[in-house]
Amino acid sequence: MKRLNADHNPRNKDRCEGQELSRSGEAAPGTQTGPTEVCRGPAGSSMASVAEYYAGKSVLITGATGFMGKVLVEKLLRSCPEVKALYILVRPKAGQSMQQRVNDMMKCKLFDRVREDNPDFHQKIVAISSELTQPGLAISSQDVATLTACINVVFHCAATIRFDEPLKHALQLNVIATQQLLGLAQQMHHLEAFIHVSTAYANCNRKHIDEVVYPPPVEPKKLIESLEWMDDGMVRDITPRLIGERPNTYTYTKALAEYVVQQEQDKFSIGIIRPSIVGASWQEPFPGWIDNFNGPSGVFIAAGKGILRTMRANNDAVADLIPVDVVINLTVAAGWYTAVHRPKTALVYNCTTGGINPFHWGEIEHHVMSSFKRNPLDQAFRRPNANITSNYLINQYWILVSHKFPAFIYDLFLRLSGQKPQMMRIFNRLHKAIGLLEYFSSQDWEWGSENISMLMGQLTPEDRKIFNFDVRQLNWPEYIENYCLGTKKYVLNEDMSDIPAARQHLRKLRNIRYTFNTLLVVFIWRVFIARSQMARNIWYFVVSLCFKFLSYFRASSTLTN
Ligand SMILES: CCCCCCCCCCCCCCCC(=O)SCCNC(=O)CCNC(=O)[C@H](O)C(C)(C)COP(=O)(O)OP(=O)(O)OC[C@H]1O[C@@H](n2cnc3c(N)ncnc32)[C@H](O)[C@@H]1OP(=O)(O)O
Ligand SMILES: NC(=O)C1=CN([C@@H]2O[C@H](COP(=O)(O)OP(=O)(O)OC[C@H]3O[C@@H](n4cnc5c(N)ncnc54)[C@H](OP(=O)(O)O)[C@@H]3O)[C@@H](O)[C@H]2O)C=CC1
Repeated sequence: MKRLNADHNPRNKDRCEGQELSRSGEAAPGTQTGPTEVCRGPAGSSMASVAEYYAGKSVLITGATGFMGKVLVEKLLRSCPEVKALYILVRPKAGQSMQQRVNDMMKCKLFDRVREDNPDFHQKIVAISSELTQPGLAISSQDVATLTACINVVFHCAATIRFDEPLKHALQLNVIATQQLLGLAQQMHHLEAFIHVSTAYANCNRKHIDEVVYPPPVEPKKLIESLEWMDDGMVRDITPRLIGERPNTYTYTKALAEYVVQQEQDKFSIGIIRPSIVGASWQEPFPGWIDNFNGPSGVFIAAGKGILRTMRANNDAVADLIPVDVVINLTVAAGWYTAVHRPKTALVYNCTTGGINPFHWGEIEHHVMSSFKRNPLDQAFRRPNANITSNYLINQYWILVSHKFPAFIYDLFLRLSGQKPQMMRIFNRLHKAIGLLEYFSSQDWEWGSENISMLMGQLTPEDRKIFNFDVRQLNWPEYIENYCLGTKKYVLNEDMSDIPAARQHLRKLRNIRYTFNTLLVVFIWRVFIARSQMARNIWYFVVSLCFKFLSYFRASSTLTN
C-alpha cells in the first residue's frame, strides 16, 4: 500500500470529525461527506453504504470462536450478505480439531437467523489453522499466500482476557501476537482497514480517558527483550512494579498493544475499538444472547443461584456495561469508515455507555435481583438476595455470615450424608473471581466519545438502524431483564418451561429460612433465659404484656358483642 504522510498527533483526529449529533440522535444534514484534512482521501467506494462496501470483500477475523468474534461473524453474514469470504484464524483446542470447532460454532443458536436467510452461509467461512502464540502465528505458508493475496479488512479480536494471566503469557498473546498480525497485514496487497479490539480499561490508571492512544507504560520492545531471559519466578516478582496503578496484566498488555498497533498507522488505515464491560446482546440477533461467565455475567448467575450474597461495589458508581451487539455494530461500521475514508492516524473509538446513558451498580443490583425473583434459575442454593457495599468491613462480615457459615453447614451436611463437600470450594473460587472484578465496580471513569458521534454522523439513516450503536435508546431495566433471562437460557441451558418449578423451589427455600430463623431466635433466647436474670425479667415482662393485651382485646370484643 502506498505510504502517505501521517499526522502523528492523535488529537488532530478531531479535524476528521463530521458534525456532532443532534439531540434526537439524527445526524445533521450534510454530515455524510468524508473528512478531508487528516484522511488519505476517500477510496473509490466512498459513497457506498456499509453493506455495499463489504460486498465482494474478504475479511480476516482473529478470535472468531470467542464471545465477540462469534457475534461479529454473525453480523457480517447477516447484515452484509454479499461479503465474499470470512477467513477466521482458529486453533485446535480441548481435543477438538479446528474444523470440529468451526462446525460446532456454526450450529450455535446465535446463527439461527443467518441460517434462516442463507442455509449455505458456512460456505463463506474459511477456517485457517493458527496458534497465535507461535512464531508466524503458526499459519502455513500456503495460507499466508492466500491471506496476503485476498484480505481487504482485518478484525483483530483475539486476546487473553483473564485478569490473573501471568505477564509473560498475556504479553505473548496480547502484544507479540498483535505485532505478528500487523507484520502479516503489511504483506497484504489489498488491505483497506485494520481494526483492533482493545478495552476501555487499557488506560484505567486515568480518570478521564480520551479517544487517543496514550504513551505506553514501557516501550514494548524493551519489555519483550527483558522478559525473554527472565524465569517465571522473576517475572512474577516484578509484575506488580511493572503494572503500577493498573489492576492486572490484562489492562497493562492491552495498553501496550494499542501502542504497537498505532506504530503502524503510516502503513495502513487503522481503527481501535475500546469497549467497556461487554454484556449480553441488546437487540441482535435476539435480545439477551450471552455465552460465558466473564465479567458481570458470572456475578449475575452466582447471585441468581443465591450463592453470592455480598460484593464490594459502589452503589453510585456508573456501571459501564455495553451490549455486545452495540460493540459489534460499531466495529463493523468503523471497518467501513476506516477503509473508505482512510484516516491518516489510527482513530480510537471509546465504546461506552456511562457518559451517554448512565446506569449505576446499585440500580443493576436492584434489577438483577428482581429479575431473578420473577424468573428464577433452577435449583437455587438460596433465595437471590445479594447486596453490594463499598464498605470493606461490612462486606467481610457478610462474607462470614452469608457465604462461609452456610457453606460450612452445607458441607457438613454433605459429609454426614456420605457425599463429597463442595460448597466451600465453590465459594473460594467465587471470592477469587469477584476479588478480581471489584476494582471495576468500585469506581467510575469518564470517556470521551467524539469519534463515536462522528462515525454516527457519517452513516446513512438506514445504516444507523442496521448498525445501531446509539445507546441513548437503551432501556436499562428491560436490558437487564433480558440479560438475566439470557444467562438462564444460553449460558446455563436451563429450560424456560421449568420456571414454575423454580419459583416453587424458591418458596420452599423461603419457608426453610423462616423456620430456621424462628428456631434460631427461640434457641438463643432459651440460652439467655437460662443464664441471665435480666433476660428472664424481660421475658416475663414481654409475656405478661402480651397476656394483658390479649385479655383487653377479649374483654372489649365481649362488650361489643
Ligand atoms: C448483583 C450484583 C451486581 C454487581 C455486579 C458487579 C459486577 C462487576 C463486573 C466488573 C467487570 C469488569 C470487566 C472489565 C472489562 C474488561 O476489560 S473485559 C475482560 C473481562 N474479563 C473477565 O471477566 C475475565 C475474568 N475472569 C478471570 O480472570 C478468570 O476466569 C478467573 C476469575 C480468575 C477464574 O479463573 P480460574 O479459577 O482458572 O477458573 P475459570 O475456569 O476461568 O472459572 C472458575 C469458576 O469461576 C467462575 N467465574 C468465572 N468468571 C466469573 C465471574 N465473573 N463471576 C463469578 N464467577 C466467575 C466460573 O463460572 C467457574 O465456575 P465453575 O464453572 O467451575 O463452577
Ligand atoms: N468481554 C469483554 O467484556 C471485553 C472484551 N474486550 C476485548 O474484546 C476482544 C474479544 O473478547 P472476548 O470475545 O470477550 O474474549 P474471548 O475470551 O471470548 O475470546 C478470545 C478469542 O481469542 C482466541 N484466542 C485466545 N488465545 C488464542 C491463541 N493462543 N491462539 C489463537 N486464538 C486465541 C480465542 O480462541 P479459543 O476459542 O481457541 O480460545 C477466542 O476466539 C478481546 O480483545 C478483549 O480484550 C474488551 C472489553 C471488554
